[in-house]
Amino acid sequence: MKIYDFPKGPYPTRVRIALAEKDMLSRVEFVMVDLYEGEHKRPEFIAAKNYSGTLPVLELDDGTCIGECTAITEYLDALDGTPKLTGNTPLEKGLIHMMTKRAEIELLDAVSVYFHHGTPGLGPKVELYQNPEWGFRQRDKAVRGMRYFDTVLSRQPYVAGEAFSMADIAVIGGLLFASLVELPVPDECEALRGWYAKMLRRESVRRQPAFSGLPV
Ligand SMILES: N[C@@H](CCC(=O)N[C@@H](CS(=O)(=O)O)C(=O)NCC(=O)O)C(=O)O
Repeated sequence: MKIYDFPKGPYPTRVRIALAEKDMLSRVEFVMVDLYEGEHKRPEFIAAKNYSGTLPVLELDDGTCIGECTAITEYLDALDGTPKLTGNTPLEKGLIHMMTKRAEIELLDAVSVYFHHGTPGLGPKVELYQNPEWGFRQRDKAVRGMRYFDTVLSRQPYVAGEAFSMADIAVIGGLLFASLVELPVPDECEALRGWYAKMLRRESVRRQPAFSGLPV
C-alpha cells in the first residue's frame, strides 16, 4: 500500500498514528506530496488520486484510492486485528464515529479553515481564494470546540469513552494543527490539557515527524 503524504501535516499524522498503533507502518510506502508547491491540486493528482485534492490518500496495490482520514483509518482497522481503533460493538462504532466527526467539525476542520483563510496558509500559489472573516470565525469556533472536548474529557478518560480510539486521534490532529497556527488551548481547559499530555506520551504519537523534537 502507498500513502500520499505530507509528513508533518495534521491530517496525515492522524493516519500515521493509526498505522503506528496497529504496528502497520512497515506495510506502507509513504509518497511525499508537496502541499506548498500545490502538487495536491494538480489535475493529474485530482483525477487519479483524490477528487478533493487533499492528503492523505491511501492507494491499494490494485490502484484503488481511498481519501478521507476517517475512511482510511476504518479500512486499516478492518484489515488488521488489534488494537481496534474504530470500536468492537455497534455502540462503540457509533460513538467513535460520532466523536471523530465532531472532532473534525468542531475543532480540526475549523482550525484548518482558519489556517487557509485567516493566515497566509500554504501561500499564494495554493490559496487562490481567502476570506479572513470566515477564517477568524472558524478560529473562534475551534476554541469553543476545545472547551467542548475539555468538558467531555472531564467526564471520561478518552474522547469516545473508556478506551483510546480513532476519535482521540482526530482530537490530537486538531490540537496539533492548533499549535501550528499558534492557537493556544485555553488555560482553564485542564482536562483537555491533561489528556493531550497523556496522548503525547504514547509511542505512536511521540514518534511522528509532526511531534519530533518534543521533550521526551
Ligand atoms: N477531510 C479531509 C481533509 C484533509 C486535509 O485537509 N488535508 C490537508 C493536509 S495537512 O494540511 O493536514 O497537511 C490538505 O490536504 N491540505 C491542503 C489544502 O487544503 O490545500 C480528510 O479528513 O482527510
